[in-house]
Amino acid sequence: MANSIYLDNQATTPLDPAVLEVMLPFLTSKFGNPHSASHAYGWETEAAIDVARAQVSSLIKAQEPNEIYFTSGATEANNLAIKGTMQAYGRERPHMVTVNTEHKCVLETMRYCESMGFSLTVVPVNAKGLVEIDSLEKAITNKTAIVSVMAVQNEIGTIQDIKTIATLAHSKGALFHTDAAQGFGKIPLDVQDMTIDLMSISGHKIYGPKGVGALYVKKGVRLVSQIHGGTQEDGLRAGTQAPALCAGLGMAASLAETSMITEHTRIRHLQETLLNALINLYPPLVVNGSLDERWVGNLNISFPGINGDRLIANLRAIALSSGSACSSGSATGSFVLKALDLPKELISSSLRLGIGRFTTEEDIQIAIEHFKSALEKLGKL
Ligand SMILES: Cc1ncc(COP(=O)(O)O)c(C=O)c1O
Repeated sequence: MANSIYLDNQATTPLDPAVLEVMLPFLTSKFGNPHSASHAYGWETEAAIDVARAQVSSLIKAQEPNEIYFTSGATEANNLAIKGTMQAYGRERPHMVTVNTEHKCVLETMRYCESMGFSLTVVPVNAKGLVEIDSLEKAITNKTAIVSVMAVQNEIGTIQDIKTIATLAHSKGALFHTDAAQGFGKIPLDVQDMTIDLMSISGHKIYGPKGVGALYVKKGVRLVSQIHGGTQEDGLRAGTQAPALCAGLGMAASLAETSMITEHTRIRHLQETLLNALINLYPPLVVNGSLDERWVGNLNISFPGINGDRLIANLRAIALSSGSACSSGSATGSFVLKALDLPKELISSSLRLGIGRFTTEEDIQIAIEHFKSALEKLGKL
């Protein structure tokens, strides 16, 4: 939208022009079904999907590209990982473990499995938004089939200690799954080094298209398919593959791989500039969640003493997310911030600012000016 500064990169990201470029031929002339094995129309789209699988595989350092299964997004990948695991292993191991700040598509999928007769332990996070290893250790038993802990939290940006948690899950014989929708392409996620068994990713959080994602499934892990039909994706996910979307996700992964380190430094600088300026304007400001263990593109902040709705009403020129309602979809406030045990006042005055690849220094300066005039209007400067 014209004249609006986009700081909602956790909700979704704009498509990178280089991603659009690789997608376009598959929306026009290269329209073949990748499963049409008898002619060139099929071969060229099949080849594009192979390239995309290799690009995603390279970013997460999978052992083989065929450990990547394309889905419609991270929601579907999470469903496949959790339901697929419980249907494959749940008879011997009927228990699941997750954390109370997971995305709804993990929590609700686990609750669905619970309604089907499996048992669930939801471990709380501490005040910084991090899960305590001791609490997890107590929760995981020799009946646990899957431990699911997200890599980067979508509202507060906190990064969990995935390698330690995966090792803990394995020590009790459980599989480890991570919802990496917000971490994939932003922080290094090496599935072999971190011993991840299952990892969900999404295209539209990394400047790729919406409607595509993938599940990494470590070789040897058995999953029961959730979409039945043809033999696409090695029989694990039926349905004609979407060459344009897969090619877009592959290119997005490739761009993220080459720019990850420089982008981290650049975005960290923008985050610090914005945070320092906002603290100068309003010293009581509080950062929600650990500032150290955090994806640098995320700032979840509260303005104690200010009515959150009034602040947002005065910040319409910035596309941001309100931690008090929109991001949680609940009128009673974010369940994630509640999980951190924050006082009501901090929850109701919280905002999430998401800095991304296309955020410029100028955008940050303009955003600071908007905050300044909003605080002035509210008589807080
Ligand atoms: C942590 C997390 N998991 C899962 C999802 C769902 O991803 P998708 O939109 O690809 O289904 C999101 C998107 O908001 C997310 O932030």
